[in-house]
Amino acid sequence: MAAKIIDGKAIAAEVNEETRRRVEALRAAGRIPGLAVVLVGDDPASQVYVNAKAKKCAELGIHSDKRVLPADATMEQVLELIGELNRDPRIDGILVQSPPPPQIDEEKVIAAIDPAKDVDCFSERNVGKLLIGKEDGFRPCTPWGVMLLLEKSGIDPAGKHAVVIGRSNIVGKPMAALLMQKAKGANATVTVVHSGTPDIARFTRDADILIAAIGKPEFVRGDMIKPGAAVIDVGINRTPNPAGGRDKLVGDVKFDEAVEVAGAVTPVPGGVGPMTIAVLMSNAVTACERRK
Ligand SMILES: NC(=O)C1=CN([C@@H]2O[C@H](COP(=O)(O)OP(=O)(O)OC[C@H]3O[C@@H](n4cnc5c(N)ncnc54)[C@H](OP(=O)(O)O)[C@@H]3O)[C@@H](O)[C@H]2O)C=CC1
Ligand SMILES: Nc1nc(=O)c2c([nH]1)NC[C@@H]1CN(c3ccc(C(=O)N[C@@H](CCC(=O)O)C(=O)O)cc3)C=[N+]21
Repeated sequence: MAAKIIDGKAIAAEVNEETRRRVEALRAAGRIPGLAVVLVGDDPASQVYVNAKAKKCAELGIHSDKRVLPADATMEQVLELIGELNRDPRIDGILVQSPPPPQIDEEKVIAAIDPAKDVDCFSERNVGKLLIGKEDGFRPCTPWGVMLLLEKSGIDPAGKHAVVIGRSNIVGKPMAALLMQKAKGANATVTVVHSGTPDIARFTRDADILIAAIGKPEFVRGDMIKPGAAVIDVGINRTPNPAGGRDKLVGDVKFDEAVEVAGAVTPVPGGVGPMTIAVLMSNAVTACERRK
């Protein structure tokens, strides 16, 4: 029995279509939503994401402003740029690609972003709102993208046991917060496991919904999955292509094995990745709508 493969690209296209309509309405009223993406350094993987975001902006009619600072940029330079973007009326959303080089204090940079422009939902204020369940902040891009994948695949977390592997501020923690929310489309019982958890499989085998966000290629094997479970693979790991050429992308889940056991599974690429960008675009438009 093979699992249903959740098509993240198709679901992201639906979300993007809705976003495109919202952009049209804003443009008809003389407003153009604008997103600034800040990249410090020249990490090739980060460049790929940043370019993908700029391309999607262009497709949807969002003004995009890509700002690249050298790998040896100082904190002063980064904060100066953030200040400029905070004041720029053409810019509704600001994203600083993570992780920055070591001399850059990411926490301080995030704190400098105007919370009304924090479309990543990384700032203390917006993370706080998320935890409280207030909806006037922003939706964390990757975790909200996962919630949409579940909803649009007909998987209701209510009353289910959801297990999140990983506790990062970007993915694991906000993911757990959303799944446990007392709200329609959520209301799961949530377990979070991480590098301090002995015998992770003991928990994952009981998961009706399993979210893998650890950054370890093919960490989740078939025997760690409950038969029929929904398995969402957030991981993006680049591995050298044995045939040469472009690096291969693999997730945190061993896909071939998961497909045999799970009820539904997301592929990498074409799963969570496109949803992250779709939610980011939607957040940028939301920021613009609020500023009207
Ligand atoms: N598809 C998408 O849109 C996105 C994909 N990603 C991908 O998702 C993955 C996770 O990203 P991110 O959360 O930022 O990564 P981080 O490295 O920030 O966090 C990884 C988490 O996994 C835990 N962990 C690491 N190794 C193990 C292990 N062997 N067993 C149990 N837990 C472990 C860590 O534990 P501890 O806290 O103890 O260190 C940490 O909590 C990466 O592959 C990343 O590229 C990320 C963002 C968006
Ligand atoms: N401030 C900040 N915000 C982020 O949202 C953020 C970040 N920093 N740093 C890095 C992670 C990672 N991330 C991805 C986005 C899209 C894909 C994506 O579209 N992936 C495609 C494949 C892309 C490819 O081929 O390389 C897919 O999975 O189908 C992946 C990963 C956002 N992140």
